[in-house]
Amino acid sequence: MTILRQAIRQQRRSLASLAHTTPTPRPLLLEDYSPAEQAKLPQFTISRERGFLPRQDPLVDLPKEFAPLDSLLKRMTIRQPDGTQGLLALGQFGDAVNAELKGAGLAEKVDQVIASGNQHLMSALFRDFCFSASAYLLEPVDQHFRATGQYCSGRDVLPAELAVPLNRLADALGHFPFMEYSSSYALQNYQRINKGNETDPQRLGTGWETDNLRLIRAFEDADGSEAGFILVHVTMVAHSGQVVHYTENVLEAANAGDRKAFNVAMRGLLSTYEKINVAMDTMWSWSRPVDYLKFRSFIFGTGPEKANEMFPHGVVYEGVDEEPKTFRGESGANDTLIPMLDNTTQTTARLPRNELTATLREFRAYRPAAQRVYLEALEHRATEANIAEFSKGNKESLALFILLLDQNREFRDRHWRFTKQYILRYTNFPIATGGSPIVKYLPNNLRTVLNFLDEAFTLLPTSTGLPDDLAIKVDAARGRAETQLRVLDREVVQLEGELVKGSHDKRAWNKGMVGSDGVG
Ligand code: HEM
Repeated sequence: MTILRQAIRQQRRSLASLAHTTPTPRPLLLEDYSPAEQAKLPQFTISRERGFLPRQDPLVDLPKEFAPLDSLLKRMTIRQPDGTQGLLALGQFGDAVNAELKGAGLAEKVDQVIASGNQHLMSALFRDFCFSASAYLLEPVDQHFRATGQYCSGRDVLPAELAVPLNRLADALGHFPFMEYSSSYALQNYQRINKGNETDPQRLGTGWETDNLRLIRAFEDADGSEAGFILVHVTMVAHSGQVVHYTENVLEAANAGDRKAFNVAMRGLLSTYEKINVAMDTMWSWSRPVDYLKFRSFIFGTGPEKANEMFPHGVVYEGVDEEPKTFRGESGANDTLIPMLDNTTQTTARLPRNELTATLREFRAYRPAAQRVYLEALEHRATEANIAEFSKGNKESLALFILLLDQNREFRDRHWRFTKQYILRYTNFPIATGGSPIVKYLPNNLRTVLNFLDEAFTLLPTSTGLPDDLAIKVDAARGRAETQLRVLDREVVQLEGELVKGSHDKRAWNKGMVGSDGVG
């Protein structure tokens, strides 16, 4: 068992045993281990420096034993670097897997890597088997979508050449055996071109601008909108070390009743989320809305069970299990920046008790183990420290708390605009890649934040007495939540109506097709 797995088990046990006592312990971070131990830890071990990014930049080149896999992944992208069409464009990827991976002995080679404990390579292999599995299962869906503008069923058997090594790596790393946001599609899939001087502390943490990043694997085009879509996420998550750092300081200061330190930490957290939102806004230029559906087919999941008609009977992992498996697809919903903010500001506790919130909870399982444990502990720790109540004890603290809620609003509001412009404008397929009901899930959460913000503002009727910089921001944010709530409710009614109108597509789907308005 790896050191981190032991630590996670230990931490889970102590979280459970401390359910009725306080305080919940802080989960261990990378820096709590000695350098010798760190080398054996999973890539996704959280630190104050790199936050939720892997502790090393992902491995780009696989060793030559994995050349057959590497070759397939390089040849598969729809648009090849030389302008020709790749295997996925021609609908030849599935056949190529069956022809080229048989007898390549990849499962045995993967076993050797796992036995060596080389975390860097195991993580790269997991990414690459995930890409191959999704390409294999979803190739027919994408082919059909390109031809008709409608989705169809995917392949429901994953051949042993992919299923067995993928499953073994997933077990060794503590992931589901399916493409995930952190461990494969986004955070394990970038190269930093100029890393600066990594031994100079002043230069650590540089080089995360989107134009300094390149993609390692892609489905559609490693240089176009797919790259922009992924790399903007990476640029945003590059701020997560600061999120962890300031969140820890916020908790520590609240527990110690140290108002001055609390306000300093809350300011740090606020300015970090402001930077994250600024980076998010660059999505519009890095990834064109009109291109999104050209790669989206491949990031769908095989679940949720029964609700995802692309895989009505799940997928059998040949050589692993005869029982079909289902997994939610790749989604930013598995990113940890917003759940961190939800937990720190105790917004999670305000989500309504309904199926949509149950989905949000389920999403929290689809991330590396260290992030699962950290998020769960944070929810307890912020409640025990009662960050919301502590913030009410001082006008500046309250203003900072409100402005953090406003950053959450800004993120979710922009995100809702993304969803309308990149997805709903082009398709009425009712579930998102993560498997949530698309016009219900995101508004459920945005509405909760808007209501909380609206309510919090009643405690701060004027900005008088606040430092000027905070007063300006508070005044700008005041009233915005109420207006956005009205607009959101109107939009949701309209969009739900449009989905009902499009329900003839649902009948088509029963024959093997789903609705879309014809983008291909
Ligand atoms: C073109 C850009 C984007 C589109 C079209 C998009 C689409 C979506 C959709 C449809 C969902 C619903 C969940 C599901 O997949 O079932 C979702 C959830 C989510 N996405 Fe994105 N996303 C985009 C960019 C981003 C970025 C840049 C981030 C940054 C980390 C992000 C983070 C999230 C989060 C945190 C959720 C869960 C939201 C919540 O709990 O309220 N997304 N996304």
